[in-house]
Amino acid sequence: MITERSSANGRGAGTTYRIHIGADHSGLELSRTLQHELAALGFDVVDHGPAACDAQDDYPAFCISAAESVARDINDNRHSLGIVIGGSGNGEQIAANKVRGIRAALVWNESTARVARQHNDANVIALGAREHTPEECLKLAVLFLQEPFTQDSRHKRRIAQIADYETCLTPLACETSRRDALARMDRTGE
Ligand SMILES: O=C[C@H](O)[C@H](O)[C@H](O)COP(=O)(O)O
Repeated sequence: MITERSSANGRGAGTTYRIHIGADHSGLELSRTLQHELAALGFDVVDHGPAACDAQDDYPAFCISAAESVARDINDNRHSLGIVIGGSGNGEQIAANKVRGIRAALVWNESTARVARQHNDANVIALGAREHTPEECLKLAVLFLQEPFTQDSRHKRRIAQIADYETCLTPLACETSRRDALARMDRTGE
């Protein structure tokens, strides 16, 4: 079973990760494969659709549903991450990033899978089912899910600036936040 302890993410121990997965028609087969494999690895997998393949379906609702559930879980202090899947992963990432509190990263190789957690503390990844084999995608997903955030202050500072902008929606607020963060670091030596 993959737990917080075994995933070594430093945010506690003994809690099974919940993984919310959403896709569209082009990602559905991969979504089903990942759901099966990740459940076998011990993750608590929640499917956000689609339920069946419809070549005319649209990715936003499925991806936003998955991302909203990740955000809700995180607000409830539940350990939760998300995977959104489409042909390229691009639109899916864009849709997920519209949800407040979500940091969705497009993952396309092993390095971007790891760094999405290390530097960005990403809570959702987007995968392009038309860009990789299912085996590659499983590897990328597991790398992401098991990688810890470094907790480095420079990364926390940048993530906080994004969160501030998300809350205030003004570049000025973002700049103010940056200055405040730098001043705070000067004071505390962080
Ligand atoms: O960014 C969007 C995704 O890659 C979609 O999965 C893709 O656009 C779907 O393409 P189509 O409707 O041609 O199957």
